[in-house]
Amino acid sequence: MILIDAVSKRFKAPAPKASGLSGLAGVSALLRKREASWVEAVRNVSLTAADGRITGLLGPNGAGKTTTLRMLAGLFEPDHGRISVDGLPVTGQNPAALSRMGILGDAHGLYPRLTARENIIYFGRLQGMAREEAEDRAEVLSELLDLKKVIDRRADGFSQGERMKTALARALVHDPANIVLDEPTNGLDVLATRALREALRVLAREQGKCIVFSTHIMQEVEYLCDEVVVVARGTSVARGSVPELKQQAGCERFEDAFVALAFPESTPEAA
Ligand SMILES: Nc1ncnc2c1ncn2[C@@H]1O[C@H](COP(=O)(O)OP(=O)(O)OP(=O)(O)O)[C@@H](O)[C@H]1O
Repeated sequence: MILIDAVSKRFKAPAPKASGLSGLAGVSALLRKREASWVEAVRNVSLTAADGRITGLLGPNGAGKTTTLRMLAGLFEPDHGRISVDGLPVTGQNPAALSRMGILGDAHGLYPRLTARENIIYFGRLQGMAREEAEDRAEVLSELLDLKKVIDRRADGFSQGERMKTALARALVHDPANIVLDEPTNGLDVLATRALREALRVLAREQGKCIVFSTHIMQEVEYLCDEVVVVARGTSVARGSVPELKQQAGCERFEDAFVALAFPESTPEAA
């Protein structure tokens, strides 16, 4: 189970260049730039993801999804708020919490000279698994993720779909109870997308995994998610199942519901 409670994160933007203005105009230009030198990537995001369920973090570009998932992955600390995995705080890169997650980030970063199998086993060894145990898992995952054709090929030259599946197998090698994926279908064709969806369904429904993934694709959420958290401008603005969100927004189509919830200012009533 994953709990993200009211997290926020801001980043320092690159330092402004000298404006060339002098006197009062220069000072006020500098002050304006100073004010603008922080980016509020995440202002207030909360999410509860239960075991055996697929929870989607749905938001437009720049909404704060990746930043939220990076904090969940322990890559950096939130400025405010708490994150825990199976009751264990992620703060301070707590290894007990981090080892309970399999994380597929936006960069898949495989070792190109290793085969898919070697990539998976190597990661298993890094997770403290015995060689034989990691080898067995590589076999199970190549079946689940339909990797058999490429499992003994070097990752160099893999297609986008093959890279993604290998990276996912690597993230799952230690059989984590919680699975976190950042825009997992990015760049995948329709068949690869369907295969991934099917694998995620098996992992949640049959193996009881807690799955959290981010996306900006409505269809993905409609097909897969038991629970959706809508994020806009760094804030979680609505949560519920797809039918619940449609009801909340008073819309029949999910896309309309999403727009109404994420961009209330753009709805006709707001005009
Ligand atoms: N390290 C950083 N330094 C400065 N600004 C950042 C940094 N990381 C993210 N941001 C900013 O924070 C905001 C949220 O970014 P984030 O990548 O979390 O959004 P996202 O919802 O994942 O977007 P997308 O769907 O486009 O990937 C953006 O405005 C982004 O430019």
